[in-house]
Amino acid sequence: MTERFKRVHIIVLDSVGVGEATDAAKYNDEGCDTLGHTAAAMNGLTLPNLEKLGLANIRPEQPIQGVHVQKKPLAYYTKMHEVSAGKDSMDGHWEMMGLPVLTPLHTFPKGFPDELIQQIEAFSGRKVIWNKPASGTEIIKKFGERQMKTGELIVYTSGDSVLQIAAHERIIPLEELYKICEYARELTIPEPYHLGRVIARPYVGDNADNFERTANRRDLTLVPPEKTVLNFLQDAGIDTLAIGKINDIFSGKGINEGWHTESNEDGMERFITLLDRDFHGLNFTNLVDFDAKYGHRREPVLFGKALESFDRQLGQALDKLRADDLLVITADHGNDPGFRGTDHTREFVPLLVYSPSFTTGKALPVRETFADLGATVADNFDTEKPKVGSSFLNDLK
Ligand SMILES: O=P(O)(O)O[C@H]1O[C@H](CO)[C@@H](O)[C@H]1O
Ligand SMILES: [Mn+2]
Ligand SMILES: [Mn+2]
Repeated sequence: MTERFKRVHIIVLDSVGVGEATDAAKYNDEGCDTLGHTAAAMNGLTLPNLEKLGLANIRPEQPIQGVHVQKKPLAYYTKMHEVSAGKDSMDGHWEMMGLPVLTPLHTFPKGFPDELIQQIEAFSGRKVIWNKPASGTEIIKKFGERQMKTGELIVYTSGDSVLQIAAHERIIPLEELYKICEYARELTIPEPYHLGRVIARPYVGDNADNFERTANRRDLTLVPPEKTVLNFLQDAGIDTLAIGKINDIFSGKGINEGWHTESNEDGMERFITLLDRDFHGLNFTNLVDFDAKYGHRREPVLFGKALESFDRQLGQALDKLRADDLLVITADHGNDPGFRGTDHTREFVPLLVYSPSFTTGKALPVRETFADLGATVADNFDTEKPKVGSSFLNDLK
């Protein structure tokens, strides 16, 4: 094998954007800044490990309260712009693996057409309620007690291309919910729907005051229409490991082994465990709590605490890295907890690239597409290259 790094570990801090993208206005997202607003809400973030890698160096002109620019950052650093039409997780992750989503997926701000709802009702034998955009935690507060009595399905959407079904686990058993979601997934692949995702949103609890969503969430994503870098690696016999919702986002395509996780902490524990494994290839990890638990909920202080907790576990991971490891820390979009609404925000994402073999880090040019990351991974393992993206492997000295 001719690869430079034997193991590449990508950690996606889901929704941790680093400031508005150049096309933010098109998304009505001018002024968003996930990291900056989170740091301000915390009166400063304590992120010693991200700091020493060079997190603040990515945007010295926009200080991140509490995180300092390093004279000698350990990592290569920059930010990446998205070329995909949407700002959802699917667009972001597919683009990272060389497959930008250039045709916009459809969103349904007024709810889904009656025809689709009727098909779901006929299949499930359950009535559908709501069928409009909503925050997932608010909608179960509003309709959960009613659902416990009637067994109706709570269908909702958001600014993303998603159809979500919230269901109390005791009233609509998980297996049944998954079947209904799979049916809805089949119906919404073709036009006029062409939906990015159908998501099962189970929850538990006795009443509106203590309803809680569970880790049994399932994301049924469109199957990538073309091969991604994950396929190129797999085709070349190189390991592809996935932690968190990566497996769902790629519908399992190109992934040899995947682990669902319960939380960021759980995801990082799995990540750290895998550092002891002698694999050869890519470990692609997504930490979704930033997004699902704090970004959409517009909870900047909890968002900040989650970053600090990640940073502590990152410290343990850094201690285990070997000279021929490459660690990449990035994100898939923004979700500014200090911004209006409850949707994702169109932002640049961070790119920190570190190996213990580096003597020092440095600035990399700003990336025009997330696909540069996939191109770099393909370059490292000398596999087929994605059509989009330029490798920065040779910039890493
Ligand atoms: O409000 P909740 O249910 O967390 O849903 C959010 O999570 C979905 C997937 O990221 C987004 O489309 C948004 O609707
Ligand atoms: Mn995401
Ligand atoms: Mn989200």
